Amino acid sequence: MARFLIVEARFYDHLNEMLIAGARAALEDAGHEVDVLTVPGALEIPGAISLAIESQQYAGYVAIGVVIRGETYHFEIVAGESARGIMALTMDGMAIGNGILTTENEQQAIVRADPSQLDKGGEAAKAALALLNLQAKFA
Ligand SMILES: Nc1c(NC[C@H](O)[C@H](O)[C@H](O)CO)[nH]c(=O)[nH]c1=O
Ligand SMILES: CC(=O)[C@@H](O)COP(=O)(O)O
Repeated sequence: MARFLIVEARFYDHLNEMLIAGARAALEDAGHEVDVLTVPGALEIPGAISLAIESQQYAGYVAIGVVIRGETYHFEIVAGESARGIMALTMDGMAIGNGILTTENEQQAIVRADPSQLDKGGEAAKAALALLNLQAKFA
């Protein structure tokens, strides 16, 4: 059993609830414990995970959030930079799954957040589990 941290950017409550449910189910079904930390937006997720890594309390992490395109270039920044920050941490050998949805509209997000549909939260959790297993394989 290991302890995982879900770091969620709480921008759309109903979508995050579904994503977290999927991620939590995947992790708990694998016998692990889960904490949840909430940050303002997706751009804060990589920094929050970096701080949590320093605490050495968690074996792995799942980033959860929803970025839906608006009228400006900000979508590209939020979507791209949150992914880039998470990837940088992953390339440092951290077990992190990226469950930040980046969609054109809410309907696309609903389909992907719903555990009974595309379950991207569960998918991200399983990615973190896979990386944790690789850490053990290559230790
Ligand atoms: N528009 C969305 C944001 N924007 C906020 C940023 O993530 C960040 O919190 C702000 O720029 C302050 O640093 N965040 C999301 O998670 N989803 C969005 O759709
Ligand atoms: C993804 C975003 O940043 C978006 O929610 C903001 O909308 P806008 O580009 O219309 O300010």
